[in-house]
Amino acid sequence: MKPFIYTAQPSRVIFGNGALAQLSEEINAMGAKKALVLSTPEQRASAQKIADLLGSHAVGIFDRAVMHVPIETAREARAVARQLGADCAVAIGGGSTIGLGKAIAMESGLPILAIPTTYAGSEMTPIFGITEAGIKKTGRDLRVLPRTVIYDPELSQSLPVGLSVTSGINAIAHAAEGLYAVDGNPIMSLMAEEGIAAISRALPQIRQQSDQMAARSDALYGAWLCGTVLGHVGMALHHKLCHTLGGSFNLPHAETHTIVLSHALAYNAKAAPQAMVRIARALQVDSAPQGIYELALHNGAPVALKDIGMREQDLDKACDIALQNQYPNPRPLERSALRQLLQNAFDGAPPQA
Ligand SMILES: NC(=O)c1ccc[n+]([C@@H]2O[C@H](COP(=O)([O-])OP(=O)(O)OC[C@H]3O[C@@H](n4cnc5c(N)ncnc54)[C@H](O)[C@@H]3O)[C@@H](O)[C@H]2O)c1
Ligand SMILES: O=C(O)CCC(=O)CC(=O)O
Repeated sequence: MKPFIYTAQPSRVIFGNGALAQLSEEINAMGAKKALVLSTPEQRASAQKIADLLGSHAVGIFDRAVMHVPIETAREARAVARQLGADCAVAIGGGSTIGLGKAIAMESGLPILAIPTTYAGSEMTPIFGITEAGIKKTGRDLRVLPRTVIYDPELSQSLPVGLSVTSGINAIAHAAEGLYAVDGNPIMSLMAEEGIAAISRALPQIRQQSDQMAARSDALYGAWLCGTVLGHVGMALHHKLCHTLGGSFNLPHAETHTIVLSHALAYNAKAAPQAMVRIARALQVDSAPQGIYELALHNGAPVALKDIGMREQDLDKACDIALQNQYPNPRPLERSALRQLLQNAFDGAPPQA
């Protein structure tokens, strides 16, 4: 076995159907008494439910979370937290809402209790992202790692099927890149393989019947594992491409991950053969890149960047940006191969090694 370093990150996870009932107990355990509840506008009703559960321990609701945490929204939410004297943030929703909680925590150190309702995985990471003047900056800071996470599969039943599939593949992407991470370790690899297996078996069942609790539970369990991998080890080419396409071309987050992943894996396949074996084993297929492509295709997810708002004339620029400030990657980045990768992803072609 190769030498490795593993640093565990402190977060408390409560998992199970009906786990939300433990919310007040968990807020008490954090020593908090004045929670600011965060959500997107679309999930205002869920935020209200959280505030009702907390009773006098909720001091307000901020329901303006949006994707990629614009600095203006972060400033507004920070000001509301200060004015209300909040001593913790409760974020109910996906990566956008949890990201807003992180923006508050970064400045104030307020602890976050996260209640994830998608599979994006932000709740398990010390990664923050803030967008200022059209540029998204990300970084790692343990102050933003949610102190407590309540995973209640019942809350993900309302996640539309399309977003469930793309969000699930977004989670798989964390695990897949974790398997060839430059700072990977055997514990994260175990979690990565188990996470990919749990999500890939859940997605077809969710597509068939979106409120199937066993599948929702499997998917959320997989999201926890994959998010943990994202939080502990560095990501590579796939995440760099998605950050480029999302940050500079405003493409939707989960869909972009879904389309790019098979191509990024094909690019890295020869340089990371052990990772490919483990991804394929988890997916129960022969080829990891093809298996991811088919997981998306057979579950109704988009497979072409041209179908989610990318313009063909921007592919050269995307390639240039992706070559700047490179993330460590098993295979060195070669411009012509990367440009071809982007073309294949744009066209929706099957992945090519
Ligand atoms: N920092 C990190 O570690 C990290 C990790 C992953 C993603 N992210 C960030 O998170 C954002 C994307 O997060 P996301 O993909 O979870 O999407 P999201 O949080 O933007 O949610 C997408 C939409 O789905 C709605 N929604 C969420 N859960 C729902 C449910 N159960 N039922 C009905 N509607 C629901 C939301 O209100 C929103 O309208 C991006 O900005 C991405 O960069 C950060
Ligand atoms: O955009 C961020 O906040 C970082 C997200 C990240 O690295 C995971 C992802 O792209 O899904």
